[in-house]
Amino acid sequence: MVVLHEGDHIWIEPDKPGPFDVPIGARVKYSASGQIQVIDDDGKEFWLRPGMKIRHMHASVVNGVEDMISLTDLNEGGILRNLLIRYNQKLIYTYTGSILVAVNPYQVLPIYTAEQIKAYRDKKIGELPPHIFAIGDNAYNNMRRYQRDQCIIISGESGAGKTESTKLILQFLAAVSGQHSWIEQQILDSNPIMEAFGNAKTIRNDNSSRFGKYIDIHFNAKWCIEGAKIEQYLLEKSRIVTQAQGERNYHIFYCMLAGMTPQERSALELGQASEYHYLVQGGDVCVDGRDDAMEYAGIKSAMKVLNFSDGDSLDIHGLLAAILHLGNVRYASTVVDNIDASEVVGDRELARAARLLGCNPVNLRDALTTKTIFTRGDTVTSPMSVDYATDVKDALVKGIYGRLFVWIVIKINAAIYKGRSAEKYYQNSIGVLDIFGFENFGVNSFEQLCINFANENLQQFFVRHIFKLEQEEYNSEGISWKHIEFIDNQDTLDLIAVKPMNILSLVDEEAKFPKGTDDTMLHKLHQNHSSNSLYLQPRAAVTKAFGLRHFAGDVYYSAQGFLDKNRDTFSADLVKLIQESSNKFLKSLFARDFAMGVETRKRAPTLSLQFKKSLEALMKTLTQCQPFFVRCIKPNELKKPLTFDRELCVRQLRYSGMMETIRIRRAGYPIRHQFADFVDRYRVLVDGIPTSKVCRNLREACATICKQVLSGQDVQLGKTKVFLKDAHDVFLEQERDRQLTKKIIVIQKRWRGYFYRKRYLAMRRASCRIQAWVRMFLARRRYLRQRTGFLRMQAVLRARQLNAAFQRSRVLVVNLQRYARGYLARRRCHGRLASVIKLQSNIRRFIAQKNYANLRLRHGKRVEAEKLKREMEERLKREKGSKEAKIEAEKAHRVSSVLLLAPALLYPACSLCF
Ligand SMILES: Nc1ncnc2c1ncn2[C@@H]1O[C@H](COP(=O)(O)OP(=O)(O)OP(=O)(O)O)[C@@H](O)[C@H]1O
Repeated sequence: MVVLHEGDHIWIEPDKPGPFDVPIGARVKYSASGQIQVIDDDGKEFWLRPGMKIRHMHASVVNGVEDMISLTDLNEGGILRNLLIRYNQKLIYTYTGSILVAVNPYQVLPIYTAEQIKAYRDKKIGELPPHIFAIGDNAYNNMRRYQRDQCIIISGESGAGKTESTKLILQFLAAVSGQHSWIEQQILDSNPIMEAFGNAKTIRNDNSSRFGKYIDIHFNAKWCIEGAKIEQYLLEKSRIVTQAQGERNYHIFYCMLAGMTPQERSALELGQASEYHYLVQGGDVCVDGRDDAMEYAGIKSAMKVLNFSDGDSLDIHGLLAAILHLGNVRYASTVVDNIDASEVVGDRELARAARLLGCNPVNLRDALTTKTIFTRGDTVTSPMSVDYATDVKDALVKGIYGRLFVWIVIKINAAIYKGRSAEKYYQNSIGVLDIFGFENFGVNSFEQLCINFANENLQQFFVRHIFKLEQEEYNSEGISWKHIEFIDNQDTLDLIAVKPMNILSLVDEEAKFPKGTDDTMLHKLHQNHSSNSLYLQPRAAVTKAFGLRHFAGDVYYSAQGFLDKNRDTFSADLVKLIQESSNKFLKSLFARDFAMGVETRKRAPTLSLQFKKSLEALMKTLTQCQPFFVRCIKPNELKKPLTFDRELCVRQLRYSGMMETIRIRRAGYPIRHQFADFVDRYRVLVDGIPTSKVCRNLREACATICKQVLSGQDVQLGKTKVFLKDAHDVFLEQERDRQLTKKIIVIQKRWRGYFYRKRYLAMRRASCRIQAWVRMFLARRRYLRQRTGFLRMQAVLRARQLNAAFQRSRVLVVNLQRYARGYLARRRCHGRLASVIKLQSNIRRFIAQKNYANLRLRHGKRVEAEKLKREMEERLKREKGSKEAKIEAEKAHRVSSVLLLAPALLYPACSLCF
């Protein structure tokens, strides 16, 4: 009998255990006189009844643990309760070793801030509370540490939070890569575009990814993001033409109609979302809490960032509008030559679609209502029934949208993928896989088979990585080990795609067979696999379906439309129609189809084969990487916060193999190192251990390290490797960090001493040199000043000497001038005397001549003589007067000239003399 007190925690076993019922935790609220009232984890209060199976809960798990490996109550109930307790405290992340379990909170939590990103940088798993950023950081650091590609596999049901987790990891990697460059922006912006074209509202998730994606982020030698590549898998095309109640078509249609301007809408002749058959089949065209117009603005700006030109955008919108118009094209049934036929009702939609597709409306109508058959060289055109015509129209629409989606991914890759060819371009990569979760609907079809096949592959990868390889390695390394049973889904994979006559190959074979129908396919499947326990026949023989026992539950697939979906072919009439189109963009989407020709197209690989191949390639890539696992758990189907559906969660935990995972992680040694690597990495922790190249006995060196650092701990040495638990790795790494930090500090001290000494000496040398230069400069300046002073002094002295000499010379010159003037004056006087003498001689000659004339007169005519004498006398008088005046003037002029010139002549002469 268990003795209980108030406040005790207990486990209560379920009364009538169903397949997903597990013990529930409870707290004793009241205990007196044998009556015990408890309140269970769901908040229900009740009295314990006799016969109820209860047991004590271990104290260490009462408040939940961060790493479920440390759970003492290791059972499904314990795991579930741990998640529940934490979920109620808004702690949505929990570890299982290095595997992260994330429970969708369905509410925005303040745990994804820039500070959080910073906090989780360079932290070992377990150092901080569990977080998706810790997984991103460990992948990043492992990539750097081991120089190996990493991958993060995010799995879970639809709506469990895979896409959100992917975005958070990308956000973290973009932040830690630390470049804040354009490429990071482009990678983050690829999300809204891909979500717009590939996500839709489903009953289970308002933003469900209807395709799988693997984003490979490339890092360069400096560990910064250098580019990325996106791989897409199997877009759900049926959604474009039909949606279940409560679901929508792809977001882009609603966003486009809500966000376009009236002019843009009228250019494409578009109206409101509620007017289009392809958009209203699910009921409501709006999603609570989603603003399609705002999303559209985001999509447009993201397209700009990713180099979509205005022309590209117009082309895309044109095709989307054409799809909507085609959806509104209606048929009426008619009979032509006694054959069921169809005719288009109302030409308006057809004409609009034809205009946007660049085809002739008549050709479009013919392609949508008649089919051409080639028989023995003849071409026969026959009408199609309404159902057939509707299928053809839907095939056209699905063909266009499917190819458009692939084109968009190629376009995004063109912007973000730089190619691996250039060696220096990228060093290693981290891939993030966000692939559709396991699906089991009311009616499942070909798409669900492919999706569940992909999930089986991922489960097998997980099982291989966590269980198979691990246990194989323990055996080969001779590790003492208790084998753990686990559910291996390899048999299901064999049934679906590996063994001869597997389901996919039979579906393929029937799709290629000209007379193959869904019924013949089903018959063959039943025939070949009815004895297989994993293959399920329908309960009623008339039901055209087959079932498979998947790791996550039994799923029945309806055979209807299986072959057509698998063929994924496009009728020759439609190919011809597009080939004749004037819409270049549309034609470019179908370029591969044109190149194939009719016969090759028939033999083209089926959708299942293509999908199988791309999955194989993905698995190969994943196998070459070091994987991290994130298991997303959906807590309820209502998309509500703080609501925990125990049964739903148990189912997810069980199918994901969480229980076995915890057991193997607890019992096993998930971390292993080659002896040489271990010695090189951790020899720093123990003195005297040489490097692996020099070390003679590596095993012994490893044993010494383990003994000294992890003494008494559960560590094992195999034949070539050391086997450790997650916690040991964390401890060793922390110790190594501590030791390295210590040693680094010594190196830093030495280095700084050396560096600063060197810098001091250099500074001293430099300062001496500066001093010398300054001193030289000052001395020079003083000297130059002194020299200038002396020169000035000399100049003044010389000036004074010259001045004195000049004064003396001046006196001399003045005297000389005086003498010269005297001389000249005297010479002038002499000149005047000479002219007077000349005048006198002239006068005397005249007088003599007069006397001679007088004498002649005395001898001649006396009277005439006398007259002549008078005239002569008078003339003489006149002449005398004028000549005297002239001579006087000439003399005066000469004297003045001499007086003026004399100083000018004498001064230079005197200067020269002195
Ligand atoms: N960490 C989270 N914080 C807040 N809300 C979240 C978180 N994770 C998921 N959600 C909510 O859950 C919804 C569904 O998540 P998400 O789309 O990531 O699921 P999924 O697993 O990718 O589904 P599908 O397989 O259908 O694509 C999101 O739209 C968001 O509202």
